[in-house]
Amino acid sequence: MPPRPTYALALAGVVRRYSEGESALEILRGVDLAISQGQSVALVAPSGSGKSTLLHIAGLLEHSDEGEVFIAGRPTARLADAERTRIRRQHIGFIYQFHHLLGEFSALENVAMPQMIRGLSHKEANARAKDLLTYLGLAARLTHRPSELSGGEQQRVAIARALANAPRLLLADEPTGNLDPKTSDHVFGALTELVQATGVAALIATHNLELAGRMDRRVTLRDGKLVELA
Ligand SMILES: Nc1ncnc2c1ncn2[C@@H]1O[C@H](COP(=O)(O)OP(=O)(O)OP(=O)(O)O)[C@@H](O)[C@H]1O
Repeated sequence: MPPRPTYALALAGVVRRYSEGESALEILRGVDLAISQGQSVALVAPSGSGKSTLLHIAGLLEHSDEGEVFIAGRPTARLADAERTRIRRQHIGFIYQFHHLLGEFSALENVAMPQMIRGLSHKEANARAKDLLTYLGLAARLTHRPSELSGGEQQRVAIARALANAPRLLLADEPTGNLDPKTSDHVFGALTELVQATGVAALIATHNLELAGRMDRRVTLRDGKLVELA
């Protein structure tokens, strides 16, 4: 028998309910998904269909009510919160619609910080942060604070920060949703290039079908289940 592939992310039978008064609203009704290392997947689904919920569960920020989430082959549902946090820090990078950078720190510091939290020296963390920011065209913006950067630049710093710890899995929730079409296109181009260059697995929620077309696969949520699109 061939060896079972180890997916960067695998979801099996994921169910999530929210209580609504007396009744329960079932948002995810048995979601299955497997993403290999190096593969990029766009999640294109209507507002309110459960995209953010799914990303939070995949990123171990939220628990599912049923089902299992495997990160790099390891089941996580029954792990203690401290261990889930450790796995998240080690293996997962996040990009949100709004950059969530720390306002009092420079671009370089924002990208270096997660690496120092993981134990890298100041020098190593700064060197990697500088490389990533330079790759993203921000070599002349290293010492700028977020408020001194444009929206597209802020989002590129957020991309660098998400990839700073060389995660296996990148999760992004409308990463260009806050940008004008031209900047969005530019930032998305930088993101897809880095996804390819680093070999990270990526699950990216977007409303933009053209941008989704540049990913390896496209999936949607239909009646709480994940469906593969052409
Ligand atoms: N904590 C919560 N308690 C109750 N209901 C919730 C909670 N979080 C989300 N929901 C509901 O679950 C549904 C899915 O929400 P979610 O944010 O995952 O959708 P989405 O597809 O990301 O939407 P959008 O594209 O608008 O961001 C929505 O109807 C929302 O109101």
